[in-house]
Amino acid sequence: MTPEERLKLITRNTVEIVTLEELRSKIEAGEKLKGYLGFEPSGLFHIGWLVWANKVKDLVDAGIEFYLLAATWHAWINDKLGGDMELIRKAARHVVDVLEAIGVDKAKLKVVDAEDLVSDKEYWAILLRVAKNNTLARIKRALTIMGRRAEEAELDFSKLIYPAMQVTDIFYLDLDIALGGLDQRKAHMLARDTAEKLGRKKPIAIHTPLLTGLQGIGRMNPSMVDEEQHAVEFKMSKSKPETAVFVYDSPEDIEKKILRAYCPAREVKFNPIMEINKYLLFARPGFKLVIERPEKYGGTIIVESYEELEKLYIEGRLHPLDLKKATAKALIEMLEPVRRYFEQNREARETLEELKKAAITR
Ligand SMILES: Nc1ncnc2c1ncn2[C@@H]1O[C@H](COP(=O)(O)OP(=O)(O)OP(=O)(O)O)[C@@H](O)[C@H]1O
Ligand SMILES: N[C@@H](Cc1ccc(O)cc1)C(=O)O
Repeated sequence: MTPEERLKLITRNTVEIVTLEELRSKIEAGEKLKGYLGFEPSGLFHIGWLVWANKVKDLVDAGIEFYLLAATWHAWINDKLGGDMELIRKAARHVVDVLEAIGVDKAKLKVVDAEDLVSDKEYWAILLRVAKNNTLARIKRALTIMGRRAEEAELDFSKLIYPAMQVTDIFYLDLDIALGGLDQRKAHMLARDTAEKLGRKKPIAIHTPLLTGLQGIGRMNPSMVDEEQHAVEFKMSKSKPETAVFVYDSPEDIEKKILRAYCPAREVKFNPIMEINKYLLFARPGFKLVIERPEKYGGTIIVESYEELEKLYIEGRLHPLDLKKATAKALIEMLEPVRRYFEQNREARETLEELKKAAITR
């Protein structure tokens, strides 16, 4: 791959790179780069997570040495899975299974557990230096990276340590690239600013878009919803299963969920069905959306690009129900390999069943 091709692969389907110039210069200089993504292993894998999972695949394919951090202690701080560490570890293994199911080369992923980091005393020395160089106000503002508002740390001091841990993870692993959804920006900016103060490597942040939950934004006016409110209240989230399509949902469930989803006519902003098309379906080169309609409603059409779909929808030339039916069909097809993977892998299936049970009983 030429440097230009690598850069194209790394940057496609992202919403923000901080900064592109830094990335370009490292790629052009042929530097060996280390990247990571951290996730809270806390349950089932929804299609919002596929947005970053596809990016992990791109980065691995572009030759980035890639770390996947199972943020087990972070999930524990964030009250996930009732604080049951055994289950949290299982949830971490499950994420690796899904990545394998979508075609990420497992041999090229370096999976690390937060446990491995915190058991080294050097980790805590870095954490104290991070804390020493930041104000309480800045740390509080960063709490949205764990899907919480600042007030939520009032009764639980460990929550205030979380943002400093996330920054410490980046320094401890000595990373060049930090990948995450857009809601992780505050952690990455904190890491970049703190890196300057501590004379450490300043990570390049790569952000992927956040998929809105199936419930949409209700009666809110889309232009009144800011990024932060979207990240905390409206994004698809495994803590709110009714907002999510899970990657191993049956075709019937996928169809039912999509048909029930929020999908206002002519509106594309925060419309989860349009976003599924933009961030997942059309994100794959060569994808075409086949919309089957009776002749009296305009007949079958084949949409070749997301831009074309958006134009049709905004102009009212595509009815939400037709869009939903076509999207459900395409999504069912896209997720077929994942369903097959779980059918064929007993161990992966058993872990999944256990997590499903835990999700229901908690
Ligand atoms: N709806 C979404 N669309 C795209 N990316 C997402 C979405 N939700 C979370 N992410 C990304 O997934 C990674 C892990 O996030 P996180 O563990 O907070 O997921 P979550 O589903 O919101 O979980 P929880 O419901 O437990 O808070 C982060 O990089 C985050 O930006
Ligand atoms: N804050 C991330 C999880 C995470 C934890 C630690 C990290 O180093 C990175 C990411 C989330 O909620 O999804």
